[in-house]
Amino acid sequence: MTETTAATGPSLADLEARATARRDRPAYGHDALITCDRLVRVFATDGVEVQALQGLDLLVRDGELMALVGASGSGKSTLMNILAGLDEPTAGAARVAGCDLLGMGSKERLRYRREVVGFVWQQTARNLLPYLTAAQNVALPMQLRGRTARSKRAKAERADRLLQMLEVAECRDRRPHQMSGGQQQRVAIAVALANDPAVLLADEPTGELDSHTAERIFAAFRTANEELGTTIVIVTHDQAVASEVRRTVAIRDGRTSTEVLRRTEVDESTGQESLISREYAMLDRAGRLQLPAEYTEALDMRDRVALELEKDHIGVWPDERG
Ligand SMILES: Nc1ncnc2c1ncn2[C@@H]1O[C@H](COP(=O)(O)OP(=O)(O)OP(=O)(O)O)[C@@H](O)[C@H]1O
Repeated sequence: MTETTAATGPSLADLEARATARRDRPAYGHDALITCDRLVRVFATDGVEVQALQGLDLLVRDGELMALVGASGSGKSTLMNILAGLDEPTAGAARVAGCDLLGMGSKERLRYRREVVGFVWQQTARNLLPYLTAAQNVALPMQLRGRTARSKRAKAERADRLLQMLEVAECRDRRPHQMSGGQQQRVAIAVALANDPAVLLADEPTGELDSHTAERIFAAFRTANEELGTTIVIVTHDQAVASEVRRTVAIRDGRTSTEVLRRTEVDESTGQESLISREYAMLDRAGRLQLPAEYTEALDMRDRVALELEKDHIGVWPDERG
């Protein structure tokens, strides 16, 4: 790295200009639908503290369909429970569709859960009421919402349309025990979409299903995303599901660590489509970057590295003095 010495400090005018630029800079995540800003969640049980989230940053744009992956205990469910409005972070900020998840009162929280987010859980039984038919299960959130102009008939029609869109129209008058696990999950997606939420959250929605059924559930999420424009975040262990989406974010030790983006490229000469996927490391706002362990271990990098700024990249070198 080049060594520099500061001969003269910045002038007062420079400092003022810098302060103005900082003040006028848009806030972190100002144009995102979901913003998690240094989220921390600490659980304390029997005097032992567990830091489930350790300053997690995540931005999700309107209309995205993305997957969250990570080892068991990395903090995925903790994050989903916060985004679902079921739990509160210990510190940090979380906003979804303009709602501040930290400052909500109980009434606001209830409205948030009914109107702004929809969720689908892994356990099929948790998603549906056993004594209601599929159509009644889908109509229920609309009835609970109350104060809308939708008539009873309009609600029933919307329920039918959603069941049709998710290819479970034949289950309309069946109760959950008369449906397969896959059908139950597709009805659950219809229930979650009933009030046209801005965001649909799904925690391991295919966890209890075989791979063929899981594929169909995933197709149902894609339909919801494409036809209704709903932003969807799916937590999954299923590599097949994770590789179907354009963006997969990995969580490690309560923080977002890497991200894989996929795009389709068309070869101009042959017209053949190919899927290009690339893995990125997260760079936080303080400029911190986590290098993959396999990279640092391969070059025996520890404690300290040397950096070099090049025209189009930054070089990272082992500390030769070390
Ligand atoms: N209510 C709780 N009380 C105490 N500790 C908790 C609680 N909920 C989660 N934890 C702990 O927080 C950490 C993160 O848990 P979390 O359930 O978010 O992980 P996960 O990534 O969803 O795991 P899995 O894939 O196994 O569901 C774990 O160490 C877990 O034991």
